[in-house]
Amino acid sequence: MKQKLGSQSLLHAFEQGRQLLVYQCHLVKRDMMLVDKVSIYLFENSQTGHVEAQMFLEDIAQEYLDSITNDILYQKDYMLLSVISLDRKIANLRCCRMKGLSLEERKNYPYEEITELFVSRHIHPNDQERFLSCTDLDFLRKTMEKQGQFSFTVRSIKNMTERYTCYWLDRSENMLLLVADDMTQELETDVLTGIPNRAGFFRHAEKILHQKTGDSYAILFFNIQRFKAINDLFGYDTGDRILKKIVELIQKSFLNPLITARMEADRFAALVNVKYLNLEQLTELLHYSYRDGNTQIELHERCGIYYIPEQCDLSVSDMCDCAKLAKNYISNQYVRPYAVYNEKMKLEYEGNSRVMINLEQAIEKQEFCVYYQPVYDAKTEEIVAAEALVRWIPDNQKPVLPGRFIPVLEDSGHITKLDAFVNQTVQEAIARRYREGRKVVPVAVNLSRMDLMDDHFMKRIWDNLAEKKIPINMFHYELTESAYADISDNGVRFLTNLQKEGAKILIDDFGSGISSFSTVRDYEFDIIKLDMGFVQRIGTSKKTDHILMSLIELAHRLDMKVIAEGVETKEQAAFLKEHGCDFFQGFYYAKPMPLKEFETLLDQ
Ligand SMILES: Nc1nc2c(ncn2[C@@H]2O[C@H](COP(=O)(O)OP(=O)(O)OP(=O)(O)O)[C@@H](O)[C@H]2O)c(=O)[nH]1
Repeated sequence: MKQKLGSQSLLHAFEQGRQLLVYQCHLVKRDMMLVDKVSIYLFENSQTGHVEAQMFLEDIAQEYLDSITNDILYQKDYMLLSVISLDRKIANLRCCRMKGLSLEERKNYPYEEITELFVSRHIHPNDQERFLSCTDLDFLRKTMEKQGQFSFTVRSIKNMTERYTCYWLDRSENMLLLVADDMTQELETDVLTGIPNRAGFFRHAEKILHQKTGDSYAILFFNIQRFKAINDLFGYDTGDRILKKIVELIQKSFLNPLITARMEADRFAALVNVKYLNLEQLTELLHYSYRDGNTQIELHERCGIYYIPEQCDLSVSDMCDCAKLAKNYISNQYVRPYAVYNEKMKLEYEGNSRVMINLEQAIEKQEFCVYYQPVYDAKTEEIVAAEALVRWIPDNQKPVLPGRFIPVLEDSGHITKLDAFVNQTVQEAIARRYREGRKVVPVAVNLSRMDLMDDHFMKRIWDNLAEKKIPINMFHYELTESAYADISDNGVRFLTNLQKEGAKILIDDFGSGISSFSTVRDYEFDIIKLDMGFVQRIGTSKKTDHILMSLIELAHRLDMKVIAEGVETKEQAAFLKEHGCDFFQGFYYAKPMPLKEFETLLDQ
């Protein structure tokens, strides 16, 4: 500074034609930092012919601090800085870098006017009401008095998430500082892996697909198998490291993903250019031996693929759902750990969803009905029992096979409602015939594992029994061995009490599972139903025939009767009869039929 004010340099400047020199000078006086603006006017004294200088000092400390503060705030990428006077209801804009809002900085605006302007030009229609209520001055005053600081987030018309935060600037003057920053990046990033999360994926992918480059793209949806078990066995930290490793593997792979995102927990999505999608290499990518110290963990992933058609109206979110749906169709993850989405999957899924959503309605509208398949005595060939089988015939549509909707209802836990309906329908039918003095036979109702976890359901069955509207021996209940897999004490007690009262318990599909023998060892049954797989192989090999004979003998030794299911031919019936099977059920004798037909048969 001294140098600049020296006579030599001033003369030099004058000779260069400059008449006004302006400098900024920092001074410290009595611990006060002063910033002065130094203005020097240079002119020639007409009387003496000397070059003279006049110096003016102006204190610009406030202005200087303002600009520095602004610089710092700008660096933090604030989009808006405004000083608000709650009492005067004005907003003074210090900075506003929001698209579509050309507002003057350092200008006072009537508060309500400016919030209205924001709402109409900048805030997403869905969030406008929230913006107005959060910026209402009375609300702000109350909230700030209570909390001292207040933040809220809203979306802009460009779908960016913005956070608005109020601080006290001067509490005694009721002045607030309002700042807004763009939270989009933060909210669209997965904290653990640093890659986009679901929201980030959707936005970035929409943007890429919108560009219409002429290339073909696909969305891949990945899921690590048994990740819960990995967490349980090796701990969450290891789990976290595995998640990061999987991201790295996908990102650095032959797939060259345009975006990789963590959708939730152990599920990832990637948008890839189809030219890089090699299914053989994909199979390799989906298996990885992860080393953590001395431990080696075999990681298996499944992957659903959705090839995006050229003309596609689906949102990226829907496309991800398609890829995810395809993933659920992988039948053997070790041989082919990926599946490509097709329309059939969608139709099936919609069918399944329809059952779940419309279950109650469907029961009410009598779309579900109970069919009866008679069971015949092997010796007398008379109908001695039946099995209740549910059928679903949606409004004006083809019947849906039980295999399509029962597993869905089992998975979702809704099967209990359907079982309750079947049970009640059967009881009513038997009770009616019983009252009318007509022949009645026991009709077995299927129970699923979910039923044995539902105290309310079990109580209903128990109450039915106690009402004694039909003889106790008419109550037959069928269970598969899987129902016993994680049966509760309550469930076991319920079945034992049913048996004590005189109801019969049947084990279904006997011999088809891996724990049939331990199930009959550990629990009591009255009747076993031989799996139709055995019956249909009768005569095809000695081995099967011997197994069948042994199963019948075993059942008798354990005081159980045997029903052979799936009897379709005369030869099968003859073989079973010869080897002591007690009862037959199958197409050879009768198919499942509506109640009316079944009653006609019974009445004959
Ligand atoms: N380590 C770790 N685990 C997480 C995180 N987020 C979710 N999880 C766990 O991820 C697991 C996901 O469970 P599931 O969806 O049942 O997955 P899974 O065990 O792989 O089941 P399948 O896919 O059917 O084989 C749960 O145990 C979550 O607690 C995370 O950030 N870190």
